[in-house]
Amino acid sequence: MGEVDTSKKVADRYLKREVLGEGTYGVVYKAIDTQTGQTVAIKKIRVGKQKEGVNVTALREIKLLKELKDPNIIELTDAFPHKGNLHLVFEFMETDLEAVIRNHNIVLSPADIKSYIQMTLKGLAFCHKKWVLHRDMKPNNLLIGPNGQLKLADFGLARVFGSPDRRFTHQVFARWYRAPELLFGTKQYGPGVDVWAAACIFAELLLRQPFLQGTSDIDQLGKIFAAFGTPTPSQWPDMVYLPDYVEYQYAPPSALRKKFSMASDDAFDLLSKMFTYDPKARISVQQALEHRYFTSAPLPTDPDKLPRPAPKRESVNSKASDFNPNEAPTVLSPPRKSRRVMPERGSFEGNASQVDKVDDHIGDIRLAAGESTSRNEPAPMSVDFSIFGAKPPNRPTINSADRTHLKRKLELDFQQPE
Ligand SMILES: Nc1ncnc2c1ncn2[C@@H]1O[C@H](COP(=O)(O)OP(=O)(O)OP(=O)(O)O)[C@@H](O)[C@H]1O
Repeated sequence: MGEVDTSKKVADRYLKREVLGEGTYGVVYKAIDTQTGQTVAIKKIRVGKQKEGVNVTALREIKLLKELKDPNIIELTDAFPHKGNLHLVFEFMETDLEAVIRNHNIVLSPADIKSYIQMTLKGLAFCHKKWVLHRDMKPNNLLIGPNGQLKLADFGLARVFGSPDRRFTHQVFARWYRAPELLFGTKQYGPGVDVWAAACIFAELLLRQPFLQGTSDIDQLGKIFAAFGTPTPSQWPDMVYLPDYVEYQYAPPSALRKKFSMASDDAFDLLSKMFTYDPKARISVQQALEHRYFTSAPLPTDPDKLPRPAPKRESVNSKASDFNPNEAPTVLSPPRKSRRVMPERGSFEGNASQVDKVDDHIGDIRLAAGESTSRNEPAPMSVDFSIFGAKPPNRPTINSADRTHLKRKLELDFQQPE
């Protein structure tokens, strides 16, 4: 009884306005917080319809996410269940980095790019210090506020609500930012997955278009290998033990320095270190922030001086509306481990419509151990990240009978005054 009243009271705090868009976890509304007069964004997450019921860990972790407060993280100001859905309330942001990158009326100077990537890394560093991974970094998850401040959105949601369902259209784009260890099915991922994604975003800021546009997970790896060269066992010793590992035909690294000719030597050096294959050897976010790129001229632009587009049009989810069903991913699935994939030279040059090149014959492929690799090969680093949260998320579920209890618990948790 009291439970229902409380729920209504909490929900009545917010006056819903228009739909801003729909993402992986549900619909996002613009709303007014009647207590503060502030505009907020409310993400309505469909927990009621999930077959397995509400995730117990989710509710606990949502509470933890509320504690994540940093200038480069979107603040989760409130969370409450309402009509079988979980509502997450966030500070409202005007635009996002994808809109900045795609707007070709906007010129991004090297100092602007440095500022945007530095804010991205600062937000990541804060969360990694708290042992929270993002796992779904992409430019449209990097929101931009009225004073130019970039803030990471959706932090921890992948862990709380499980891996996004890639059948949804908008997930087609998320693949482009996935680290090779995730594409090979690792269960033991760490903060390196966010570093790889940040590197893809860094590359995209430089190129003004997505760097590695795979049309399927296999094609994504093909694009990565075509760009950086197929990894040798000496570059990434654990690769062959990954669950979905398949042997790819050896491809030498492409002329990446030429592709990134607009980047300074420092920018290119940092980018290369963030794109290290072996997650254990990949530069950490903290180390990236300490890279000389950030202290060498030009210094990062002040956020309030950064070029950015006009606030977003309302009720438009550009990703979903841009989606072309003809470009839906085609996954070719020959038997695991008995397939070999041939990275296509030049296919990483931004052509998303290439189909996979899969060859079922194992034969003349050699990944020569110790074979000398590229001049662009990043210098291996000796830090062992395996101590850093490398355990897979533990997501026990409950049945619907327990849901009422959890709903009540969540209400109590989030009713505490700030
Ligand atoms: N805090 C916010 N302020 C303003 N708009 C927001 C906010 N959070 C999300 N949005 C907008 O709501 C829409 C849906 O966002 P959401 O994060 O759910 O999905 P997405 O980013 O489009 O895709 P995905 O779920 O795959 O990341 C987007 O247009 C996004 O820009």
